[in-house]
This record gives sequence, C-alpha cells and structure tokens, in this order.
Amino acid sequence: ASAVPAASKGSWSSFLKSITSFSGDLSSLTAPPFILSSTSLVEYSSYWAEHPSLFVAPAHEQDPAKRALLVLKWFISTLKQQYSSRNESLGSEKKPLNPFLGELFLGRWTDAAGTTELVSEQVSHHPPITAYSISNKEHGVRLQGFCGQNAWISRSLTINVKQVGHAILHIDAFDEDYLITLPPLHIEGLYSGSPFVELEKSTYIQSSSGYTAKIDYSGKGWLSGKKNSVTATLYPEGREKEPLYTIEGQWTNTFIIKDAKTKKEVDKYDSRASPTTPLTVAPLEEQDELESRRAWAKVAKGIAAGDMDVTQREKTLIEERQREMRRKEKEQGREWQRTFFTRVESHAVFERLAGKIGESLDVDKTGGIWMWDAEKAAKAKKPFGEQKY
Ligand SMILES: CCC(=O)OC[C@H](C)CC[C@H]1O[C@H]2C[C@H]3[C@@H]4CC=C5C[C@@H](O)CC[C@]5(C)[C@H]4CC[C@]3(C)[C@H]2[C@@H]1C
Repeated sequence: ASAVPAASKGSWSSFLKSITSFSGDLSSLTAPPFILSSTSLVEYSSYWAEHPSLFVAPAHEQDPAKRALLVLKWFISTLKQQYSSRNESLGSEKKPLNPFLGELFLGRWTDAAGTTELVSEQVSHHPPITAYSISNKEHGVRLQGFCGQNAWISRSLTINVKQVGHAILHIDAFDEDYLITLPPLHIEGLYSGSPFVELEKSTYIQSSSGYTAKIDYSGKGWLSGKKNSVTATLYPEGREKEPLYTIEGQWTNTFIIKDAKTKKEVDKYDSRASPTTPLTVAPLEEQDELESRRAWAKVAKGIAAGDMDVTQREKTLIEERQREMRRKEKEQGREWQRTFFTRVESHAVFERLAGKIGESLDVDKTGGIWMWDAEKAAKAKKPFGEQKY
C-alpha cells in the first residue's frame, strides 16, 4: 500500500525518476515536501546515548569480558534510535536537513545516570561529515566519533549508503578504549513511498582489553527472515571460534544474550520496555546563531506548514550566506575554524585497535580522523562563530 499522499503522487513519481540519475551526494536530491524532515542531520549524533544508564553501565563492571558485553549491549540498543526512530515518530524515514559547515547541536540528558553532555558539529560540508562527543563525567565515560555517507542507487530504486567514520568509547576507570565501526545500510520502501532503513553486512567493536565483538545484520527474506535482525558474538581477540557470549534478536525490538558455553540466557533487552531519556536543548532565544534549531527555525516552520515557497526561500538565504562566508575565507586565504573538533591524519588508539580487526575495517576514505579537541572546547563560548572577517 502506497503511503504517498494523493496530492503528492505526481511529485513522488517524478522524484523517483530523479533519483535514478543520482550523483552520489544524497543532499543534492530535491525530495518532495512530505518526505522532508525539519531536523538537521547534525542532531543524529544524539541517537548514540538516549539510554544514558546503558551508556555508563560498563564503567561499573569489574570483569573485562562482562564489561565488553555491556558495551555491546549498549551499542545494539542504540540501533533502533539511530535507524528507525523517524519511522516511529514521523511514519517513515525522512530526508534530514543538510547541515551547514560549523553547524552545532548541543544538549544534555539529565536522569539517573547524572548528566550526559552532547556536542555535535558539522565539521565538513563537502563531503558532509558530522563529528560528535558524548560524555558523562560522573561515570567517566566518553564517546567520540565522526561520520559521513557515500550513497548510490541500485536498479531496484534502493538507496545504498556506506558509512564513513567510526566511534571510540573511552572508559576512564579502566583506561580502556573500544573502537566501533558503522554499519552499511540501504533504504527500502522508496517505491511505495514509505522508506525505511535496513542494516546489512557486519560491524565490529574492538576493545583495548583484548575482546572483539562481531555484529551481523540481516533483514526480511534474508537468512533469519525477520526485518531488522541482528546476531552478535563476543570473543577473545583473534579467537572468533571460541565465543564467550552470543546475541540474537531484532534491533528494533528485543534481543537476548546467551553464555556461549552453557547456551543459557544471561540477559535480554526489550526496546519497548526501555523509554529513552529526552534530550534537553536550550530554548531558541538562548541559542547561538550556529546552533541547529535556531539556524533552521524558519525553514522548519515552512516544512511543518508544508509551505515550499517559505521553505525554499529560507533555505536559500542560509545557503547564500554560507557561500558568501566561504568566498571571503578563500579571498583571505583562511579556513572556517571548527569549534570543538580537530582533524588529524592518524591516531594511535584508532590505528592499534583497527589493526586488530584487520582489513575488514572500512577506514574513512578521506583519510582524516576527526577528534574531540579538549583545548578548543575549554575556550569555546558563545558567540561561537566570531570569525573575524
Ligand atoms: C535523498 C533522497 C530522499 O530524500 O529519499 C528519501 C528517503 C528518506 C531516503 C534518503 C534519506 O534516508 C535518511 C536516512 C539517513 C541515515 C539514518 C541514520 C544514520 C545514523 C547516524 O548515526 C548517522 C547518519 C545516518 C547514516 C543517516 C544518514 C542520512 C540518511 C541516509 C537519510 C537519507 C538522505
């Protein structure tokens, strides 16, 4: 059954034609109004920690294998938010707003786990790359990472997305690091007008304490037959055939954790019984002009009202201002200063952990690694974007 509103049938079918001649940069596609989201992609970093208690739990587990298992459990619990939350709240996957260079999204979760802070910054516009840091000081846990997307259309009107980047979780109490790789995905359901994400292939979590998790994704009609299926094993690095724990289930629903030797269930996770903690974001009037919801407020209103003239006009204003800033920077031989993150050519922890996973790891093809810069962060205060012209 098509989910395309009757009035949009025409624009949806012309949209489907347009994506067959697709270039590779998703944001270059003009999608019809009903598929547009008023949320900017820079906000998607928040999906990593909407269950702060799961995010900090590993910091309190003394046994290194069980600690690695808690990291694996937290990671799989984030997938529903990352890849399916728009379906829940908006009825289908939507096209997010394309963040401008320097766009910021700042927020915090305050709940039983204390305060967990989110900083997300669009560190590159061409190609689009978002860098993020999520940290909880009381429990001494910090996730940092970056991500971009390479996309292409396959013949069956499927949008395929390869994610570029990775995440690194650091646990202060054990001075331990976990390298997390990002799943390839494709968008199904485009033809019927109700697109949704399906994950595919495998990803890894490699700990500095010597444990590897391999996570395999499959969908409806694949080996497991169920939509959004996931299986995972946790094993001592290099000994994939001697798993300690196994996980199986659906990342949009429930999954169970078993002891690989006794085959006994040791834990389970039910996403429907695990409410997320809402993120607290400053009210628009207190936000900096670089902060996403303030910057896109007029565009968001236009999209919510289904008024494409206002939407297009306000979007053009933002895009023109960005082009003007890039032109001036070029003229003055300067580059936009990122507020919280720095690009490095190499990174010891990343290289060491990536080496343990071996060739299966898709390192960022742009070669750069975006890292949280504590010095910049200490100096960063509003107005963030005061770059002298
Ligand atoms: C662009 C053509 C178009 O508008 O088609 C409409 C459809 C909504 C499909 C294209 C868009 O689908 C969106 C899904 C987005 C990904 C969802 C989750 C994540 C995880 C997060 O940690 C990083 C970002 C990422 C990979 C999103 C990237 C952008 C995606 C693919 C949107 C597509 C434009």
